[in-house]
Amino acid sequence: MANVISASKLTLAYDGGRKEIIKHASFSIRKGEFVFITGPSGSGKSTLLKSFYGALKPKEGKLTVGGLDMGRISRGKLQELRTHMGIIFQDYKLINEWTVEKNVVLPLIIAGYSTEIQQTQAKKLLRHVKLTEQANRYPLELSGGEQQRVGVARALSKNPFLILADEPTGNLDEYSSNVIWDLMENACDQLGSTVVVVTHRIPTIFNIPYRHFIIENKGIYEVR
Ligand SMILES: Nc1ncnc2c1ncn2[C@@H]1O[C@H](COP(=O)(O)OP(=O)(O)OP(=O)(O)O)[C@@H](O)[C@H]1O
Repeated sequence: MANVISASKLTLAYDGGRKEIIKHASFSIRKGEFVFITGPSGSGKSTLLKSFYGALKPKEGKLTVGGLDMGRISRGKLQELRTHMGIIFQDYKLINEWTVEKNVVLPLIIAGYSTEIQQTQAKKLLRHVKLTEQANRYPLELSGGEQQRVGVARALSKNPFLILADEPTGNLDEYSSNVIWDLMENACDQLGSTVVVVTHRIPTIFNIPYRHFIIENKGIYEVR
């Protein structure tokens, strides 16, 4: 099956290249796979994810995402690529002045979908994340777990080919965590999205096959 992400001798660094975080890593992630990335604090998990959505360019080596060379990608192509990704952050990054429903369909608004499609999709997703009742409320009126469920619904709203999540259930209660894991499993299993999740802890109950990479001493190793 085709690779969605492919890295060859990838080196990632900060501070003008002086501070190397990942060194000469080679790996690939195929279409439709679910991948967990773990590793000690400060090992470079978020850094690796950043390179996948183009917020950090490779210092050396080659990284391709969706067939595009992330070292050479133009700003326009990167923007276009990101519209086909669902990115989930630990701190939600919701628009607090917008209702829950409008936050969920933000990617559809950007893509110019009709109001009718937006409303149908919002209804379906809010049902999936169990927030139907909260559709017209604002993010700051919700709990952290509810806000993250809005963040996940938004990330899935345009059926992305690639979902990238950085500690999506970090400090959340068990109920919200379970809703989120269910939804991501479903996106992978039913819709065929490729899902890459950075986490400190892989959930104990996980219902679909997955691969597990660990980052250690600047290297990336597959442990499962
Ligand atoms: N913008 C930046 N400039 C310079 N150094 C950075 C920058 N962002 C992160 N770092 C450093 O890069 C290293 C890896 O950070 P990263 O956030 O990727 O780790 P992590 O594995 O996600 O950690 P955690 O589990 O604690 O979230 C750390 O030493 C961090 O201080």
